[in-house]
Amino acid sequence: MQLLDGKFASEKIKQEIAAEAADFLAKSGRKPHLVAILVGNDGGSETYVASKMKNCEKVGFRSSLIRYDVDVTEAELLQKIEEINQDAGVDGLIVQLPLPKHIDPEKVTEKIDYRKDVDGFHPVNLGRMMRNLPCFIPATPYGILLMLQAYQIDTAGKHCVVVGRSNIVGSPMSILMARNANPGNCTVTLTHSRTANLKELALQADIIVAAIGKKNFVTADMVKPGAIIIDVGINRETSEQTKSGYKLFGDVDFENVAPKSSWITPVPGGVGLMTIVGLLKNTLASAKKEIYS
Ligand SMILES: NC(=O)C1=CN([C@@H]2O[C@H](COP(=O)(O)OP(=O)(O)OC[C@H]3O[C@@H](n4cnc5c(N)ncnc54)[C@H](OP(=O)(O)O)[C@@H]3O)[C@@H](O)[C@H]2O)C=CC1
Ligand SMILES: Nc1nc(=O)c2c([nH]1)NC[C@@H]1CN(c3ccc(C(=O)N[C@@H](CCC(=O)O)C(=O)O)cc3)C=[N+]21
Repeated sequence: MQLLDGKFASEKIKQEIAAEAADFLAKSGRKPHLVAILVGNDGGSETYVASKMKNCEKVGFRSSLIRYDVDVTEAELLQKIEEINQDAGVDGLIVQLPLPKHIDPEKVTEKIDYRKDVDGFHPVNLGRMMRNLPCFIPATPYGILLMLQAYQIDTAGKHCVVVGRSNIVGSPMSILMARNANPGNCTVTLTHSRTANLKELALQADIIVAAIGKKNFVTADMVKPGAIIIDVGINRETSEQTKSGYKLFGDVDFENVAPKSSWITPVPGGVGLMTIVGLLKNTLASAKKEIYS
């Protein structure tokens, strides 16, 4: 078993991003600028957004956080998005999910100018991704690709089983792994809660991407010896042993699966850190107008 170390891979890529951001500043007189909108004060969202902002500063980006109370109206939020769309000083805009029930996430996602959609959730970006055209790739799947690249893992011809079909992780991941690209060129099976024979399919996988949101969902009896395990899950449990008051668990029974695997991502310290790198890379590409001019 070898660890796919998100700390190592993300720090290395962030150094490259910082150098490019400095170059961008020297040439344009400004820093790449990411704006995040956070509605309410969900514990997890607070942590992730804070980490995104902190990492922006680290690599020499400007970051702005716009906060709303949980009872903000949909109209007010859409109006703010429109304002940011028009602001030439903003390169990337993300609205942290999940949103309160009275706000339609589809409306919000489609309102964001696709040229600033560094989360890669807008239909234009998803459509372009399907067609293997330049686009913003959703940050978590992008981070996973960057992790595979950092460790020079050859995915061509492998059978990749993705567990979970969410719009932000499982579905885009399945498309990316099947694309004619590197990493990619996999034969992909996308599974979900209605999949009849999940264990049998998982046992055939050379690569498993677990994005379910259930602690210990992927157990050792579901894993072929030598498989590559990508654990996306972030399951938070309160804990008295940690300073933060909580402990994170992935979707994989790490202790028992790790010895059977060839490569495995830890939680924390794996995909989560790479997600932030994916977001930073998209923001830099937006500032440099590498995808849309
Ligand atoms: N590390 C990171 O950067 C990120 C981590 N996450 C974490 O990843 C996990 C997944 O998040 P997200 O993708 O948003 O997931 P969602 O909660 O939106 O979706 C979960 C998926 O898992 C499937 N599922 C649920 N139960 C089962 C089951 N018993 N068997 C098979 N499939 C099942 C669901 O199937 P169905 O569609 O049929 O309901 C659904 O497709 C969460 O823990 C989340 O916190 C998320 C984003 C980023
Ligand atoms: N519009 C939007 N874009 C997102 O990208 C988005 C979102 N909404 N909603 C929620 C998910 C979740 N997500 C994570 C980001 C970083 C870590 C991360 O940094 N994790 C660290 C530890 C974090 C901690 O200690 O709590 C790690 O795994 O090592 C995790 C999860 C982005 N998401």
